[in-house]
Amino acid sequence: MASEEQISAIKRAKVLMVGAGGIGCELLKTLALSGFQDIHIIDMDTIEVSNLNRQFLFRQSHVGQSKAKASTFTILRFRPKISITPYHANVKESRFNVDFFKEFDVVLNGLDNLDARRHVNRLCLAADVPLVESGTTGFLGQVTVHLKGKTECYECQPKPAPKTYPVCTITSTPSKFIHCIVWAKDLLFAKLFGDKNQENDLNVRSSDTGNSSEHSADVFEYRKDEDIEQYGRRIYDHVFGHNIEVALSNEETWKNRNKPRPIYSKDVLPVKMTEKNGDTEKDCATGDVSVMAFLSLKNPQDIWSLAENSRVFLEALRLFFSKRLKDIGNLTFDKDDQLAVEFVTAAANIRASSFGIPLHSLFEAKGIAGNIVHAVATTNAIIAGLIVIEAIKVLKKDNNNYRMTYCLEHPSRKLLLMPVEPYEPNKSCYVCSETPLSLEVNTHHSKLRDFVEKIVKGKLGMNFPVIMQGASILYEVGEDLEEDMVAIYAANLEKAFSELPSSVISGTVLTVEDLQQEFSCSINIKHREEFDEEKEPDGMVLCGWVEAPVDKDNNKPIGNGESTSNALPSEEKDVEIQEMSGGTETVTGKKRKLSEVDESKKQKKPEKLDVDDEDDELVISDDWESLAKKNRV
Ligand SMILES: Nc1ncnc2c1ncn2[C@@H]1O[C@H](COP(=O)(O)OP(=O)(O)OP(=O)(O)O)[C@@H](O)[C@H]1O
Ligand SMILES: [Zn+2]
Repeated sequence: MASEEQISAIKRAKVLMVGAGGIGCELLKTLALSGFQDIHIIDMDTIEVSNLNRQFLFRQSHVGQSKAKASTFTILRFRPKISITPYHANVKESRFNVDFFKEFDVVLNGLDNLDARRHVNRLCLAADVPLVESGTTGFLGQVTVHLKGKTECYECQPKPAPKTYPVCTITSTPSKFIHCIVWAKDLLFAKLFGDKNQENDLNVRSSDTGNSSEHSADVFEYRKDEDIEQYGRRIYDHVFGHNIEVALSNEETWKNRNKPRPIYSKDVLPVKMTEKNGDTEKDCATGDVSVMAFLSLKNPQDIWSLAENSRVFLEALRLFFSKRLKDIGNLTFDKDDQLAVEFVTAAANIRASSFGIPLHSLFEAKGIAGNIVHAVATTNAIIAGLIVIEAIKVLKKDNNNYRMTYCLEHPSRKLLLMPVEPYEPNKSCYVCSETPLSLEVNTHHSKLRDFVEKIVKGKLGMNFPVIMQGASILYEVGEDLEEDMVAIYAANLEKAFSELPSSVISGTVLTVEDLQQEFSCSINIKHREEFDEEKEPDGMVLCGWVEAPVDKDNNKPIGNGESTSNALPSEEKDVEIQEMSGGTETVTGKKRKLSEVDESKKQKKPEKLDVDDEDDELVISDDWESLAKKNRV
């Protein structure tokens, strides 16, 4: 039962929820049932059929509608008197600025990606609004309270980087099915259906053939004198036959490895598919285009033969060109795009077959390609409950009782939940302290553009960066810039560090600010001549972001890096950086103060977890005080 004090804190509160997906739906329901009266929701997505199994505020009839609006509508039907304000929008839009965040007593995250989480973290720090962060992955979950200067911020601990693979493993020497998936998804699919201007290592492979660069650039182009099946077979023979032959010619590579087998389409599918199948158009005229439906491959858990994979490959390519021509050039792999999944599964399997790697079903391939850990609705519900418990403590300013709580897959001592005291801010966090970072870079070769794209946007997660050396601005973005400044900044982007108007060399300190996030950090530049292409593909290395001392074995933080339904770091998920809409009209560059850390509150290690599997009786305790004491750090 809630106390009078809790009830009045709840009734007065204005809360912002970011994300109305797996956790968000549960959270909104729990907030409404707990008596919250003023809730704002930001979510940029629309509802998909695949959301319905766990996002219980949505029904079939909501598919295609805004998540923020549909969830509001459902809740208002049973709590008509409360105020819910939905925003069908990206939280990174400029209207959600520091002043917007300042309106709230607490912000509650139910997000699914690192980029948005970092953004909200910075706005909460700048606005000095408490943030309750959450994540789940299958049976695992985590809720954390972030309070400026009192507890660690979301970025105090480095998040595990998405797993990457050396380029040569992907392009030449795959040994696992995941390598084939990455090749099919990030190279072949991107090359055929994505942005033509993007760099792609398939180019490199093609030009290795010794052909003229003109020829290699043309290989993937659809020629006017061929029909779609001929085109598909040409691509097939090039990537699974010819390129493998070229790779085999480099004997050194195969001294200690099994040699791959070139595969040509005529050996696998001697008969032209259109001759065999007649007119295929009528079979897949409208609706969601799918090869499986057309080829009567019903069970996604079946493993297709090489011939079936080859048919799916050619047919998927044909359908992209005949039914989805307008998408070509703009596509990136999406696990919810059936045709894309079919193409990638087939391509990965044909490559796997060539390299003697076991083939996989579409269901498995989709899981690997889309980095799917199947969501568990009850974990989301538990986590949503914990978010509300922490939010209420925040509203009551119950500073000594905040808990970071883990939901465990293997209950420890019959306890499903493990609450621990939150960590204090990491004094070397570049976000909530003023610790400078350092960047090793070849100042003669690396361009400002690489720095902006790979480091400032890619690693530091900034949206509206300003890069300064002392008082001189080297680069900034914004709608209100004078034309001549835009031209100067565009020219600067193409210059190497040492060629910039105020030359950036070893020892230079750059200041990088994001005006929307009101976040700024200093970067010490250190010149380095050489970089290892495989290990340091950016050609620059950002350092100085020291991990705070956490007992890794006993208390492994869940990454929160990916999805509300996928909080653990997992292989090969690309962090999606959402496009911004709107301008920068709100912004002013203001520095935050150094966080004040309560030195008296020293951190200790959490108790070691014993996994007690013998007795599966579970206790979900609501005695938070005693639980917290048991696990107190
Ligand atoms: N930048 C952002 N701005 C607003 N909402 C966001 C942003 N990034 C993610 N979200 C929202 O966070 C929610 C996360 O929910 P969840 O992890 O359950 O993902 P989902 O897309 O619903 O499901 P799944 O990814 O498993 O198919 C989504 O509804 C998504 O739209
Ligand atoms: Zn921090």
